[in-house]
Amino acid sequence: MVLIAPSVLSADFGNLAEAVGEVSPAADWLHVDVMDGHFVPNLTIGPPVVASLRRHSGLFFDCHLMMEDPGSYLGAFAEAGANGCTVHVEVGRSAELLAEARRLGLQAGLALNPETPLDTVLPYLEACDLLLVMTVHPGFGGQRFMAEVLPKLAEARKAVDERGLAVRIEVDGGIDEHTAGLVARAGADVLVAGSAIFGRERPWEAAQAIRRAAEGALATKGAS
Ligand SMILES: O=C(CO)[C@@H](O)[C@H](O)COP(=O)(O)O
Ligand SMILES: [Fe+2]
Repeated sequence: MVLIAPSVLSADFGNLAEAVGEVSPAADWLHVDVMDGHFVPNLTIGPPVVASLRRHSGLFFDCHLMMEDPGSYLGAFAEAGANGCTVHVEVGRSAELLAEARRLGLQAGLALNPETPLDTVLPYLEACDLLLVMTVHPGFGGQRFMAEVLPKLAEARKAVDERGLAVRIEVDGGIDEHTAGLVARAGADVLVAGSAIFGRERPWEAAQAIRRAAEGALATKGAS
């Protein structure tokens, strides 16, 4: 089953609760992009906004921490109502950070950038609930999907299945109704989309179109 996770990065920050409410019937998770201005050259939101949104939404909050020092904030995100927190393998201390996330009752995610080899995350697969394979360079919404990441995504799926793990594989960046089928076929089961949902006139329908494209591609894969 494919999960759709609209990314609030492309939503109207001045009208966040309403934007989230509008897309909710078509969303499985809500993806919350946290950027610290150091790990990526952009600044977004932190625990206070997550806490505010929590009062308006019962969705699973999937927080993507693009931060150099996520360890100092995991507790604050848990307290604010996050359900899952994903840290980047590039910042190091992955074992410690994943264990701390789980200790706080969070689903623990590990992300890797497009140029980061899969080998860097393989030692931590058992310690993860989610592996986030970035399909753009992190920092901004609305970028072009990097198809060159597809072989790494397929390798990640193989590694998870070979070890018999229940780790979800999430993709993030440039996902729309055209690329959804490609990533679903390569093994992704959580699809994040920002601009292709909140940038559209009817976000709810856009999310459904992405879901249909992914499920359609999987059905054809099964038949072939
Ligand atoms: O983490 C990020 C960007 O760093 C994402 O979650 C973006 O929000 C995806 O935006 P689109 O590529 O779907 O517009
Ligand atoms: Fe993200």
